Amino acid sequence: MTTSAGWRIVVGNDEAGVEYKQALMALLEADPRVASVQDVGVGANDSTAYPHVAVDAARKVAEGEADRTLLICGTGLGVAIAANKVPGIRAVTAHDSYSVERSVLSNNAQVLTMGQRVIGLELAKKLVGEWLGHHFDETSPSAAKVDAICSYEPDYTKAV
Ligand SMILES: O=C(CO)[C@H](O)COP(=O)(O)O
Repeated sequence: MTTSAGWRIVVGNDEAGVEYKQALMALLEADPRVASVQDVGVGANDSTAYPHVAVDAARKVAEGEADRTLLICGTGLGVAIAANKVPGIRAVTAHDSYSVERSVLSNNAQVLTMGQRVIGLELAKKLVGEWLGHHFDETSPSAAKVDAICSYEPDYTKAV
């Protein structure tokens, strides 16, 4: 959940996502709805495998250091799979407006992933802008379903 100060966002990528991560990070840094942007890498010519970056970034959300994470790899798929290994994290790959919206409103996903080899940069920018405007409603009918997802976590305790 963002505070009035804005979203604290972590960005990360593998070598297939360097250009988009840089462009989207610049967009986030210029957005008044964003309080901070933390880059966990990787830079150009760094071949660190995507699971390490994705888990590193997702842990920052799970540990309360950030609100959301944006991850870029070739397809967006591997970073989502890896981020979902972090307890408490709901990571989705979304390349269209409706899925981005529902990833927040239905799934309360904290992690959005995209594929640099899949989506055009301008569309990715537009979707990231939309993503910042979506907030999960804890009183919505979707909340119980998200809680049902969480109930499969090993250390689950019901929130209310
Ligand atoms: O897209 C990726 C993982 O989903 C990654 O950027 C490339 O992975 P690879 O095809 O295994 O090299």
